[in-house]
Amino acid sequence: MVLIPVIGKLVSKRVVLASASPRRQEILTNVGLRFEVVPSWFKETLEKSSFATPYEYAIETAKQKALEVANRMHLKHLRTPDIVIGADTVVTVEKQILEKPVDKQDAYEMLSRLSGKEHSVFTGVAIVHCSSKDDCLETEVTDFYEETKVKFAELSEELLWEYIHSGEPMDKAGGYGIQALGGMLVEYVHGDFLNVVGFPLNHFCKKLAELYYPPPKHTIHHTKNDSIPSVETFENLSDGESDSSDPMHHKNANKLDRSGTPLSGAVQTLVNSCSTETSCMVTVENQSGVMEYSAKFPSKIVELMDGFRASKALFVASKLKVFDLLKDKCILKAVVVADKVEASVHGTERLLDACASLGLLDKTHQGYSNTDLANKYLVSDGEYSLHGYIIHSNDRLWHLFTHLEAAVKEGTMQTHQAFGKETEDLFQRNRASEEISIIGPAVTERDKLLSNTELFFNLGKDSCYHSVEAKQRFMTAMHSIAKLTARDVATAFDLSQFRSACDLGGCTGVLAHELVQNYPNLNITVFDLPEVIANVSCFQPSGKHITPVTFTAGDFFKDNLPEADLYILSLILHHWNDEKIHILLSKISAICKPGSALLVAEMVLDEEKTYPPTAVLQSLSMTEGKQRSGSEYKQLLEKYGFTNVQIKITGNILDAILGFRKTSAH
Ligand SMILES: Cc1cn([C@@H]2O[C@H](COP(=O)(O)OP(=O)(O)OP(=O)(O)O)[C@@H](O)[C@H]2O)c(=O)[nH]c1=O
Repeated sequence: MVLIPVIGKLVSKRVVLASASPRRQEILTNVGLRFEVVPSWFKETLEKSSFATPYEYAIETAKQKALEVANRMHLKHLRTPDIVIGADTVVTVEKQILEKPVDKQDAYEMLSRLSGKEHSVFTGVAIVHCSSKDDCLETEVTDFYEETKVKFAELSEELLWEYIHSGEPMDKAGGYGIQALGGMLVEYVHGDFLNVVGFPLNHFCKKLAELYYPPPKHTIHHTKNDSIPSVETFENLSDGESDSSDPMHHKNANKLDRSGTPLSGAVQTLVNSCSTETSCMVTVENQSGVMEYSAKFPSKIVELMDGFRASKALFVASKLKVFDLLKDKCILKAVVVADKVEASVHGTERLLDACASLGLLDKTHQGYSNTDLANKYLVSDGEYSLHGYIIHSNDRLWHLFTHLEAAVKEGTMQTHQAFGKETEDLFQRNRASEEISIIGPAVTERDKLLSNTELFFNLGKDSCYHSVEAKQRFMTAMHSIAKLTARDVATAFDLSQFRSACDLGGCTGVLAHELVQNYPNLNITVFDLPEVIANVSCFQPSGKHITPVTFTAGDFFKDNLPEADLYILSLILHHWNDEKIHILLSKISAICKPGSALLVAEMVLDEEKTYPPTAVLQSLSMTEGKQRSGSEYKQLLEKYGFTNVQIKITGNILDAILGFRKTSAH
């Protein structure tokens, strides 16, 4: 049951809370909202004096927090959320804005100012609706604020310091937490209590109601201005009327026709009355008297039907290195591209047009050029290039997925059907452990390239990966995904307490290098199969200031693991069956000293296991392992003696899970 219908409206949407505040997370979780948490990196440094009122400052900060996350998720991780929520709470007393204290003395000064007086708590909230058009992020911001008045009792010096030493003030605006010990300091509260805690829930629901249920004119008089609309108020609005209940659809409803003329009100009414799930055809006359066909497609389905064509266009353009040709602002005509990639002019032109329609290329009368997206992610030697993974998707996953029907019927991976003769286990382990310290790049023969981390990519057992070329391709694919995810995994938690770490199956060491960047005192070892370790040199970053990472060869199922305070399993657990996981986690658990920890990086499913799609779709490969939800990862780690398990949904492809080894053996 959803008490407030607007919360139900958000169920099908990808909602992100751009806040690290555990209180905000709790308030929204408690009312059944499903969302991801992606803390904002926006620094709260806006010039306070440039705002006429404290609430304008709080609103602007909330907006900047949310927009930073929306942009980051869109740009960096290729996953645009539907809604990003940002909030900022400030305390104001005697025209001064108080935020979180920087230290105990600061907390003392804040609390002394609040002692015996009434002050205001303002929370600014921004609800950012996002959409992606031609790979550009479009946002629509709705913001509001709430004020609550709080009166403090007179605080004695002793009470004040006792409270400060409790540690509670430090991460809270004004230096107190009304929901905990700080509640004892309060004489009265006028207004929304949750607003003081960090999130004005009631006002938020009203705002959503305004956005999602704009009342039909004849019902306006039923709705009291200051109440959350009840279900009855909107009994005539079914969920099917999604166009009228979705703010972004409202925005799109003010569409232009193909000649750029706004559609007339009557036309818009007709267009809006079509559900997204039914298709209808409307014949109308626009303002210039031209007959227009405004067809309402089940666009989601059409997009899915075309999905395979779009993927293949991207794969082929990448394989032909079209994006490499067009890098560095190069503009070429189709005929020149055709010549350089040794393809037909006719075919190349169609491929380039397809790429332009997909937002990968720009087309002008001068020719074709890369979009920013292509320059960043599709040029093969770019820092964040996905070229390696795209080629792997084309050469490997594409074939596997053509056998999806059989895979579903049989419940098994279709490697044999896709690639022919199945061969012996490719994961032949060379037991000999050797240690190599790698400082600068060096090119070595890239042979026998296999990794503990092949899992993400459904490498499995088959002959295709016996070829040197295929192994190189695979390692490049792994490397490119690691480049994209390492920063968010490395910074998901504060790992500064650890002195040594071991990345089990850490492949080319991208995550290890990222960790050293963030924690210069961390000694980190990458532990992977000898065939991998022998070939990591050419993937190492260059430059004077690169801190060395140690690479150790071995098999994590069979060999002794290097000693460390922190063990890392990135993209490992989801691949293996329960038996293998038992071997691995028992080993790690046994070697972990109390207080040491295990960091897992995986795609964490929501509890219904329908989100994120990348993880859910990947499960269709039918590997022997499985994707898990947050509670399943928590249970798994707890089973092997890890406690205080925390999960961070990063907004990137990989999420992070951290568990600490219990003091006593399990
Ligand atoms: C007055 C009061 C505040 N808070 C917390 O103070 C932080 C405000 O800081 P913020 O900058 O708005 O948020 P943040 O914690 O830095 O998170 P983020 O949204 O990531 O900026 C939020 O946590 C609030 O709950 C309480 O928990 N109880 C109270 O009684």
